[in-house]
Amino acid sequence: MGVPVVEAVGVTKRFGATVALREAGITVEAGESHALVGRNGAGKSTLVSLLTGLQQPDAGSIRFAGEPAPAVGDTAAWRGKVACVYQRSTVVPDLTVAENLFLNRQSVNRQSSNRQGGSALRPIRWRALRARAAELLAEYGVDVDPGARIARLTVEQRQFVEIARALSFGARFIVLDEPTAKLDARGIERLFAKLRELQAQGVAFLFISHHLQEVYDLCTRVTVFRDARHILTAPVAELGHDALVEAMTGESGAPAPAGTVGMVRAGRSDAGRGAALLEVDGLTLPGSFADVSLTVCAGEVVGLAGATASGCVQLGETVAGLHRPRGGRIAVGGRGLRPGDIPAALSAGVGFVPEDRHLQGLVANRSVAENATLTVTDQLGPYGTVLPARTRAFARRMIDDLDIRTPDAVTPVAALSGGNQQKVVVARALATEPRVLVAIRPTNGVDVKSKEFLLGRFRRHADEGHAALIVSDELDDLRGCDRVVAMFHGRVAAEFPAGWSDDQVVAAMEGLTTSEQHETKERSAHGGHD
Ligand SMILES: Nc1ncnc2c1ncn2[C@@H]1O[C@H](COP(=O)(O)OP(=O)(O)OP(=O)(O)O)[C@@H](O)[C@H]1O
Repeated sequence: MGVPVVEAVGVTKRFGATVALREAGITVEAGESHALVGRNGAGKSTLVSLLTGLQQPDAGSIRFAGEPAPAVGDTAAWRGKVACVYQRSTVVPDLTVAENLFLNRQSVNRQSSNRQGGSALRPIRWRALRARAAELLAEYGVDVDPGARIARLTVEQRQFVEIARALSFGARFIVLDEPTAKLDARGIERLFAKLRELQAQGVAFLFISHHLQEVYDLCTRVTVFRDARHILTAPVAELGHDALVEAMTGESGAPAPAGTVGMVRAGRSDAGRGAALLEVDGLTLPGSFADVSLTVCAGEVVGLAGATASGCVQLGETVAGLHRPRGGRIAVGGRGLRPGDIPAALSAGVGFVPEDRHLQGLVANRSVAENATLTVTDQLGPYGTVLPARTRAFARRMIDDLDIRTPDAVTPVAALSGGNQQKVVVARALATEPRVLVAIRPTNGVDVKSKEFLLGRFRRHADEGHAALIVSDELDDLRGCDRVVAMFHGRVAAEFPAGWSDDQVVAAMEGLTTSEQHETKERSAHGGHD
């Protein structure tokens, strides 16, 4: 192998009393897709912040192609070495693709697009800018209109624009931090195809994901971090799933592999179901879904599956009062719910885990305790007061209950790792002991072990006599459900009792089957799964 594109050696990083990285390191070769995995809080994002020049290590060294890393703050120099595509956009949503591609490059007349420069006073020539953007996108095979506003692009298109932007600055090393979190199955396929193509051209990737199957599908080598330390680096082909999970957790006896085909749950029989706690009847939200009906009973965990355009996320949000439907009815515990009213949904007993914890979930500079108890302030003191001691005690119970890794209850949530922030959002939704929990992609960013834990927690919630609706396109989230309702293009496409196979649910999410077809299949394959 030649000189690595990036090499971090003996890197240590502390945040106050927390040691986020302890003499850790990684080496990525040209044209390699290198996975970085580890449990929530293992130090992955911290390494990324050091490799992208956002923060400086307390000790250790970072080199790019054998050269020492640029000084922290020399943005232009870092841009030529590395870029990171985050789950959240780093491009400006109100600007066009072309404007974003050339942001901070004042002139497009210059020969080299790799350097920032030119006179700041030189007027921007829009037509030239758009033409140059079209050229650049074509160079990297990105099929996006340069005149389109970023806000109108899909997550996938936005990521392609960010990758093209990074490459145009000369970077040949790109960090992808959970890039598939907001993509559906087809989006992931297209992203991986593009990454493989770029990899063949010598571009190297550091790929961070909690979906271990993706690591096997895309990457050549994998590095495992645990508790701030480097544990191992190995070719993925030489490390089986159990060994990988064992390295991540430090425990032998790994959980069942994610993506296990045919894994089934016994399922709750109709006879064992309690009263209907959530009833959705003929619900319509123009542009998202139409005439959707479904019921979730006490004691049940129901999965609502669908790809990005299926409307399933909007349906969950409508139940939680985020959208006002045009027609139909929602009832909780037999009582009609006032549409489009978040406080009304909350007081009727709907607990909600939103899709985006950053936008809808957390107050970043407030403590874990304050965030986790936002929904239950009425229980924290007399006459509308909030007693800090009671807040902390309540929060401590939730921290234990959901296994949230935090130094203490008063730590700001911004100081928690992404997966642990997600657990705070779930804790907050469960704090009210809601009759109906609506959770949208609730295991987003959560590590394999914690995923099992959260899903088990939802089951316990149902077992305590409540109902849960899990909105997700991830089969791992759906496997433990009593029933799965699949949506396609705004309508219910099929419903599956426990015992479904991955292929059936995936086909229904892709619009390849209808309920009738499914029932026919069920009849012909009667007894095949139970
Ligand atoms: N700005 C910060 N202030 C204080 N502590 C921090 C800060 N950033 C990270 N930490 C701590 O450093 C440790 C490592 O966090 P990091 O975000 O790197 O984990 P991670 O492996 O990326 O986790 P996840 O999979 O949940 O995203 C955690 O204990 C976290 O709480």
